[in-house]
Amino acid sequence: MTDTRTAPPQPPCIAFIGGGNMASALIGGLLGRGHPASQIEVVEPWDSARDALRQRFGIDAQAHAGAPLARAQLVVWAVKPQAFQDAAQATAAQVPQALHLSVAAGIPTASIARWLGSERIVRAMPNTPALVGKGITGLFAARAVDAQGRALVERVIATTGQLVWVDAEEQLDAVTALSGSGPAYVFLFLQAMQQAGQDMGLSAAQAYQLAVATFQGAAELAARSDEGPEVLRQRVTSKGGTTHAAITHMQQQRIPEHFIAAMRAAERRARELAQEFGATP
Ligand SMILES: NC(=O)c1ccc[n+]([C@@H]2O[C@H](COP(=O)([O-])OP(=O)(O)OC[C@H]3O[C@@H](n4cnc5c(N)ncnc54)[C@H](O)[C@@H]3O)[C@@H](O)[C@H]2O)c1
Ligand code: PRO
Repeated sequence: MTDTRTAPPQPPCIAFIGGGNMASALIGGLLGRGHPASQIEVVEPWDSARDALRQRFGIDAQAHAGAPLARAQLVVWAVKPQAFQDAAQATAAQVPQALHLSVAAGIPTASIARWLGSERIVRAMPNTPALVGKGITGLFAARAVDAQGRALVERVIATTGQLVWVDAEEQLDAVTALSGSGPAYVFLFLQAMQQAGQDMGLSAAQAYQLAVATFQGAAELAARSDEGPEVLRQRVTSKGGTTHAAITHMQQQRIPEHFIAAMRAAERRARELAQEFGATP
């Protein structure tokens, strides 16, 4: 009797160029969803970072781009913007057929296409809550990327949380300023709330627990509510009460306006990164 069973299709091989924070978040997400470690390649020049990948994920990263990359269907560029061009030039010849996914802030698809000699590029702007599966990523696909390519990228990114496609590449600078850098704004607020709590007589641990749970709870309430933040805020704000005192002070100090200006500075910096590290031939 002949065996008519066929082996299930092998998941695609995904190569990571750079094995730091963002690569680790994605690799952790992929492995957690059952993607086999044998279908992941990593290029990471630092010994200590390679050791960390081996210990954490059982993955043997390569120090240099080499022949094993040829089997990659997707190459994830997870290097700092300033390292991208050199990394691309060292790697391009090994991955002529692959789809490319860049998480580097600011570097435009036009520069990446020039460095790699391929137009099949998706840019992503993730954020660090990806490390705990609670990230959100903005995505932009160049015209040469087909539906199958988008679906592959979605499968990878969805392991780290939510995703949002944008239609215009410039919108990724706004995503960077909002959700890419956003966790840092939240951590700054957490520090300030913890400090205020301590100043008012709580222990550091108590104040931090109260602050973190308040962010978690308020964010969850906003996510589940049909009402917008203005209404949710009013519900907390009794007439003549404590919240009113705090919000009035913040408005008098023009904190919302300053906050918006700070985010515009992040957006400007994303554009500058494109000039500084993406403009070279
Ligand atoms: N950390 C964030 O919050 C965040 C959010 C969104 C996007 N990003 C983007 O993700 C990218 C990576 O950031 P990260 O926080 O993971 O940085 P990271 O420093 O943790 O990781 C980058 C890794 O790239 C390696 N590397 C350097 N040169 C290389 C080369 N030529 N070839 C291969 N690997 C090389 C480094 O050794 C390092 O381990 C950046 O471009 C950043 O803009 C970061
Ligand atoms: N971290 C990167 C930066 O600060 C990009 C968004 C978050 O440039």
